[in-house]
Amino acid sequence: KLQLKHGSHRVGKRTDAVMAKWRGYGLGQFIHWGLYAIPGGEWNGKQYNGAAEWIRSWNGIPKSTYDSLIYKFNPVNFNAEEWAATAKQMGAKYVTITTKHHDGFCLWPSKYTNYTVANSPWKKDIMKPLIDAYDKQGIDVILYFSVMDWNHPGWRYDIKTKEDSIAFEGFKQFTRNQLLELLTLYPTAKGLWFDGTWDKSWVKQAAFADELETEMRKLRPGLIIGSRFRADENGKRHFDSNGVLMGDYEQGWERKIPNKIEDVHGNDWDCVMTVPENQWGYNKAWKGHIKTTNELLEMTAKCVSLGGNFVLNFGPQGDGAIRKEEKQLAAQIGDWMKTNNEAIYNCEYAGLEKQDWGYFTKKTGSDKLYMIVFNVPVSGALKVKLPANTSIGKSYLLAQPAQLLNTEEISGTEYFIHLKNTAAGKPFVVVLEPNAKKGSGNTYDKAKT
Ligand SMILES: COc1ccc([C@H]2[C@H](O)[C@H](O)[C@H](C)N2C)cc1
Repeated sequence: KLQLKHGSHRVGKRTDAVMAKWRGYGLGQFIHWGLYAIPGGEWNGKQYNGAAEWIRSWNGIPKSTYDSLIYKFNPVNFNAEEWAATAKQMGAKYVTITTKHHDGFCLWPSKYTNYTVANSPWKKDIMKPLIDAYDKQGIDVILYFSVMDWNHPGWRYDIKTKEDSIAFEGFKQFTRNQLLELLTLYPTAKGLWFDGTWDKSWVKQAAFADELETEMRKLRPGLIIGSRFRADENGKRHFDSNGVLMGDYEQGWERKIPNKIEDVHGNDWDCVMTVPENQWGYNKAWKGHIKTTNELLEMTAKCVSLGGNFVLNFGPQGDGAIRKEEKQLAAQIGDWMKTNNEAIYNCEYAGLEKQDWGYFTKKTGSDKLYMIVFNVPVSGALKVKLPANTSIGKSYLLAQPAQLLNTEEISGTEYFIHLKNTAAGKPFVVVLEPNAKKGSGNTYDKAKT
């Protein structure tokens, strides 16, 4: 093990109540909103092929022209309560909201830059009404913050000259000021979701970032910060030079989901996901593969079955309204969650062998198991492999608890649960209440091979 001064300061999961609540969220909402929502992936009738929130980096637009979008920011249809109600309807337990994306435009009236809502036609703070509206719905708020800031004169991609170094010192103070400002202005925020921290300039600031993280945690005890904020003194990111996770949870699952429990290395984690293939900010063209409700429900189930949370991204329009396709998804996901959220909220990895029909989750603090079924076998028989000395107490559809399902022991640890109806047409949940077996061995001794 290497002696590290600025590596991870904790091995293993956090054990406090704030993180335990985060661990049980199951489903979250991401909001990407800012000036990029005004062009919406298009400029002078030409479509930008990249992610809409990166349109400033396109050589199809002069940077100063993009930056002048601040004078067009007047979201007359912005309604914080509607956004929070959409998240509530979907069944999200937390929301991550962009306070400042890479373009540097601040959705709060920061006193450390003029490039904020205060100097737009809208004039008013966007963050406060949003945080209040989500708090009122009982949805915890995490603040997204991009360290990389294309608007700030002190930003550098690397520190090569004395001038770079002087400029970046000013940028570091600006970044610290803005983060302390956000934590002070919005004390109910539960965490910070960092982005834009991969460039050498920031990676070289291991000591500064480590001290800043400590300062933020002192200012806001319980604050949740992911693995993407800071690098260790060897430039190692997400995992330090000893392979220990930085921060409180793994943030690397961006538009990808782990396949097996070994992939998560015993850490907390969440997956952030776009509805189109790769659009976070609003893109007028709702093009390419748009994930269906069933796909998104399966991603949610898969994340929870592997001990993580699934965070679905919404990209509100430049006028502040949420596009109808996203509202529809929220309503359809919410419909399913209304009946089945017991298998998602406060659930964890069940430790059972994955079966083809779908995903196991286990209620935290209980032995109750949930089987989230996406692929009904033609036999109608769901195979289950339980730990030794465990049998099935009873099993039933979460939606019809009174109707017990027939279970059949195949061998000491394997069972079939027989469905009465194999034409569900949409994902459903089977509840499995295990029993500790009374010391009996296997019904059929293992074949002597
Ligand atoms: C370098 O490639 C990148 C870098 C950052 C991103 C940003 C997206 O704009 C969005 O904010 C996502 C969460 N983040 C990783 C996407 C691609």
